[in-house]
Amino acid sequence: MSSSVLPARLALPEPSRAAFLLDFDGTLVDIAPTPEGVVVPPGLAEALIRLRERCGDALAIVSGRPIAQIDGFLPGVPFAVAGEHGLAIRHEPDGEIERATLPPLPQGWLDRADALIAAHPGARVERKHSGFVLHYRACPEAGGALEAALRPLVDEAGGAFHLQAAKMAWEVRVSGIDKGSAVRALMARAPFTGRLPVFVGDDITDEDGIKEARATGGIGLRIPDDIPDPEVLRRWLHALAEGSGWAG
Ligand SMILES: O=P(O)(O)OC[C@H]1O[C@H](O[C@H]2O[C@H](CO)[C@@H](O)[C@H](O)[C@H]2O)[C@H](O)[C@@H](O)[C@@H]1O
Repeated sequence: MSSSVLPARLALPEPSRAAFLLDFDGTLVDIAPTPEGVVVPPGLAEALIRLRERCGDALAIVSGRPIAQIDGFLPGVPFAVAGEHGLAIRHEPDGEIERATLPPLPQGWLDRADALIAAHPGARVERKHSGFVLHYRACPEAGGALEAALRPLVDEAGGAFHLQAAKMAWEVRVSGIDKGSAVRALMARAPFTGRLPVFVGDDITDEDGIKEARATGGIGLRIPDDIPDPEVLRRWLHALAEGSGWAG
């Protein structure tokens, strides 16, 4: 698929009506061997800033990562950021980070996570405010065993937490808040409100954001179903930032 096919098929709202809500890993940037090994390609930040300007600031990143990490990779780029799948939201640059009230992680779960990665060399734990991720990209054969160990743990917690399949990772997450609720929260405030969301993601966690965007008359796109890969998405975003590829 060429980069020109993608926008031609879409009834993209004009810039004054569009709000871009973009996932980070596997969407804006290519997947890397480790979470900190991600490379932001040259020119991406500048293109996103130009796109944000063209859309009256209505550009947000909606990520599973903590907001601080998005700030590290894309400093000063998005107007708003939702982190940790919507558990933390900053609605404007330099604004306060709003955090949902979260249940404490049950005692012993982090020790269990440490024991699991010790038992599976190459696996690693990524701690988040409200849960953790077990990454097994360096030991793919451990994926099944990690799931088998984690699932009973979250099942015993009575629904407060759930196990999320991610890319070569299992994430223990708080239930009830997701990228769909993040899209709703972002779209309820200026400069997003009154616009149509254009959400782009690549992973299972992005399905909530995609559904929410579509349900509210916007556009939800998933890599690779709708866009082959992050490189094609970046080319499209560059074109939109420069003013080409818009409908009409
Ligand atoms: O919602 P996203 O912005 O797409 O973040 C999803 C998760 O991304 C990171 O993990 C994934 O990307 C890593 C870097 O490419 C990769 O090494 C790992 O295997 C992937 O699972 C991040 O570490 C997680 O916290 C995010 O939830």
